[in-house]
Amino acid sequence: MGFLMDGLEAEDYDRTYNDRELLRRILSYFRPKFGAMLVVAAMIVLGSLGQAAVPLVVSWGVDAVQDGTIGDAAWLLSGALLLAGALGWVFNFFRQWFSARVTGDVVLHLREDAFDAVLQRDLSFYDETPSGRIVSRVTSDTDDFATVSTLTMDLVSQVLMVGFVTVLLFLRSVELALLTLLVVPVVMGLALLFRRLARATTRRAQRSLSRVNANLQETMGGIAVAKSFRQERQVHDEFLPINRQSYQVTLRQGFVFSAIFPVLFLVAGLATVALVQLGGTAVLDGRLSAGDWYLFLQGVALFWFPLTSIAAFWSQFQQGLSAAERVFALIDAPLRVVQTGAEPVGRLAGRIEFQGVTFGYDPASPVLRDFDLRIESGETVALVGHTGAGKSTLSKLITRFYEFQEGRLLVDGRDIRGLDLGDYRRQIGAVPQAPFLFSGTVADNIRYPRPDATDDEVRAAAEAVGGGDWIDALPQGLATDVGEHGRALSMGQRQLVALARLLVQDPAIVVLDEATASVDPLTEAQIQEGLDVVLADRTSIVIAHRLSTIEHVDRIIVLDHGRIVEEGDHLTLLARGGRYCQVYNTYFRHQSPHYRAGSGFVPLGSS
Ligand SMILES: Nc1ncnc2c1ncn2[C@@H]1O[C@H](COP(=O)(O)OP(=O)(O)OP(=O)(O)O)[C@@H](O)[C@H]1O
Repeated sequence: MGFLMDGLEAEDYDRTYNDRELLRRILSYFRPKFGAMLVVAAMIVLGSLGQAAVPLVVSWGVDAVQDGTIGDAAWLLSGALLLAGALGWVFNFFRQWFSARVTGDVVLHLREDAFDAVLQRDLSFYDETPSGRIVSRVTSDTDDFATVSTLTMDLVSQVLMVGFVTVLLFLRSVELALLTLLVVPVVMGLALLFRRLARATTRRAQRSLSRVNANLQETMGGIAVAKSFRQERQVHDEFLPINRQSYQVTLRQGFVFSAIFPVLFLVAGLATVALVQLGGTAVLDGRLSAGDWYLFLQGVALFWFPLTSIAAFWSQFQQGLSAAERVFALIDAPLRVVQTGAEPVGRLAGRIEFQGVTFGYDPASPVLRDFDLRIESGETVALVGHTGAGKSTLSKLITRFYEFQEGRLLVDGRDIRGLDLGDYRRQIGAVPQAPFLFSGTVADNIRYPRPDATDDEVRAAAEAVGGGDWIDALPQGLATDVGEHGRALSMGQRQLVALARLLVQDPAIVVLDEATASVDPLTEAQIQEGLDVVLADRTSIVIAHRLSTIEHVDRIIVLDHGRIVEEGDHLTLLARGGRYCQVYNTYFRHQSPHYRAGSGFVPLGSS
């Protein structure tokens, strides 16, 4: 059991809706389709009448044969049968057609809402939730929800049909009709019992599938790394238990679902036996006509099929409901980054102040405690420090990707929480270590922040970075296709595209995580020139990994365990021989053109 449940816990943002709330929510998606649903309802009523009419007409025929009055009526009855069957088919066709439209439209909107919700999430959400699980909610869960709507329409049609057949049976023999109905509570009781079980196993099956998706997604994302370290075996071994778990959970779900039908058919079979016995005796006694008896036996079949499928329907209905619940939980997941206002931002000067900021990814263990820092407008600041010191954390707070717990973060003297977030983010240019390029051409990617930028503006931005020589090295210049995630370009070229993209955006503040991957000296020089252009006249916070950067910035801030332990310019800090020197010796010294192994250590404690 332990293995079966591993990793199938709910996500943090999952919640349980009560049935009423869930229904209200689902109906809100169906309300705009009211007209089409009326057509479906009318078709359901007419179709069910048509279906119920067939055994009725046959029973008249049987009675007429028994009385010997069939004669010319045979043609009439055959015609009526044909008509009932044909009309039943036509009504059913329109019902299916319209209900497919309704379901399609509802799923379309639900999926759009889920996708919009995904786009709204804070970055913390993506850090915490494997992307495969999110994909699974937007795709397979919305599909499962679609089955609920199709099933609901089937259910309504079947309930109506049961209603018509019940009335018919009562009209023919109250005694036999009551006998038939006696079994209804037994079937319904079983169905309700089953409902609880089905919902739990279904939820587990959905979670296990999204676990498989998440694993696949991660494997695909990191396949190059896995291959280069020859870790295919390990990747395979990781996938096996997850896939097996999904198999086991689905098997268990299948077992639960398949258990219900034999039980229900057994109950139905017993009822039929009783009807054959009692009805047959009644016909022999002359209390019931042969036609009525036929109608009863047909009626039971017509009656039982919907009843058993209504019972089985609960399982799928539950599956759809828990899928809907999962999608709504995604849509309703509260944002962590919450603005207290939406003041228009305009062009920022770019002065940034952290005042007593406390922040922890887990609030119980803060990464920054009572943190103060002031960065002047137009200043270029390099953040350095050992891994885990808090450099990226600072940049995530400035970009407002994460919510801090205490203190204030001011931009141009204004509380960052009171600003219009969209406006603010337009003023921030964030460049990650490995710039992400979207499929399309180089020009498309440079134009990304401002789709209305003209070709000339795009070219000017590209040429401003590193003198533009890099464009000539691309096979089709700016029209070169970058491939998926920019794989057709070298790392250095991707960085140059990212810098040109930043120029098109023209932000007031740049937050740049320098690439650690080394590039050839020519590209390195082009990137350096590009940086000079891009960072000029903007406030820049650079998570520095290159010697040429730290040598030229206005101020270096040395971080350790979320605290500033030293600050100043490169030469002053080197001369001081303190914490900066440790960091320099570890990360930057070897980048010096004069570096030789074992040489060039800056002595510590010389101040
Ligand atoms: N998404 C996250 N969830 C939980 N903890 C995190 C998360 N990101 C970072 N941390 C933790 O916060 C601390 C600071 O991390 P941060 O990424 O800011 O360091 P850094 O100085 O940028 O390191 P590096 O140079 O390795 O990127 C570390 O202890 C890290 O483990």
